[in-house]
Amino acid sequence: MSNLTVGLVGWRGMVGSVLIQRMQQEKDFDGITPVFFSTSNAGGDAPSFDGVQTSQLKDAHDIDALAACDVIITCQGGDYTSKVHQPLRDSGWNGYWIDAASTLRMADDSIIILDPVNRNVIDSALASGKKDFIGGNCTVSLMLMAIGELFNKGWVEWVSAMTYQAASGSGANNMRELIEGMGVLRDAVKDELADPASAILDIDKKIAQTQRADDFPKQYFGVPLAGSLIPYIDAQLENKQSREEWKGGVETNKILGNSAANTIPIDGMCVRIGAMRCHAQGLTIKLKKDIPLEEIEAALKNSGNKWLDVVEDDKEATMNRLTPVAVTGTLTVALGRLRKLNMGPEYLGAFTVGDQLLWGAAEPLRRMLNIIRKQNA
Ligand SMILES: NC(=O)C1=CN([C@@H]2O[C@H](COP(=O)(O)OP(=O)(O)OC[C@H]3O[C@@H](n4cnc5c(N)ncnc54)[C@H](OP(=O)(O)O)[C@@H]3O)[C@@H](O)[C@H]2O)C=CC1
Ligand SMILES: N[C@@H](CC(=O)OP(=O)(O)O)C(=O)O
Repeated sequence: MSNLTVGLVGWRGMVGSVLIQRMQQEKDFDGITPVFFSTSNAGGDAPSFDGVQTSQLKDAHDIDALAACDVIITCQGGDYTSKVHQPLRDSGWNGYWIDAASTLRMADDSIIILDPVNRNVIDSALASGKKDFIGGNCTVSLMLMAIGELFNKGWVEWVSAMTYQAASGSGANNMRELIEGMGVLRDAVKDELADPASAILDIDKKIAQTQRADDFPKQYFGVPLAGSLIPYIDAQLENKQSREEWKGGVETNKILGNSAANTIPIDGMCVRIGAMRCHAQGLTIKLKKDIPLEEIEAALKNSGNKWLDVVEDDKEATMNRLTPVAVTGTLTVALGRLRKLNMGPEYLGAFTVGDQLLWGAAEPLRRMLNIIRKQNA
């Protein structure tokens, strides 16, 4: 098998569009035969660009059409996966399923993919005939792209992650709502802002009134995000963790291939903030022993992770390189504020920022396709 037929589902959504952009940039379409699917416009025109011929969109619910693909990459979301994956497998299809949605992540037969961190887990899964490869939760993938080497060294006893998650994690409409809200706030006090003599407490009062007004944009987030934050992401679980917080523990351990006996406790609070597409995380890392900071920094810098920017713990460097504005739209994962905390020499503080649509969603998928391609070459 040299020229794989690759079905693309969800390619026009937000994650899918980033995926297609990255595939074009990296010339991933050379040497594959792409087949574009749609849940809403079967028969319409599929996208065409350099090296990809015009074609018609196929129906993303047509099991026979899907089964004609060697590989399917879907960014269509969990509902689609729930509807289609099992019937497709039941039809006898034995191709590779690469998925951005969380639905299958914790299934026994699936592997969570983040190859710069768990290439060994992926390779042994391929060798044992596994076929379902699922992208991890964005927060988890970005945390591991930052501090994966500390886990690989076996230095980590537990991690607490306090997150600052961008609007994009909730979807395109939520990003629009955030910007809309920012505009509404600005417009509400534009006269006062233009007058340097106006009282800041009057501006503040008007802003709070505007945020609390019934017509403030909050259709998608449920409550105002602009000028505020939301300390809850995803569903509430019975143990009072949010589902996003639960994923931090279970997915990290699965990605690392840790057995139940070697599970590393990971927990924290996941918080939505008004950033566009970069998730940030403040980490407290309990080390198994006192490892000198210089040794930790050297290990991170020499880990072979070419996307990791280890930012020196210096105010200017931090402000210039360790923010969503600095990182957004790039594959760089910035890691800084590395210092031993006052709790003791085994307690390491760190702060990390990464683009949740790139390493957090699209990038592991296209890299998995290339791993499969090379294996089948
Ligand atoms: N957002 C994120 O940060 C992350 C998302 N994921 C996963 O990826 C899935 C997809 O997320 P996301 O890309 O945000 O979802 P989108 O809502 O942007 O896209 C999903 C699908 O919606 C349909 N759609 C309907 N209207 C439009 C429109 N106006 N523009 C584009 N597409 C439209 C498209 O299907 P069609 O062309 O068939 O009509 C598209 O493939 C999520 O459900 C999640 O499982 C994973 C990690 C991170
Ligand atoms: N829940 C993430 C985005 C996401 O889609 O996560 P998952 O792929 O685990 O459902 C966020 O809101 O930032």
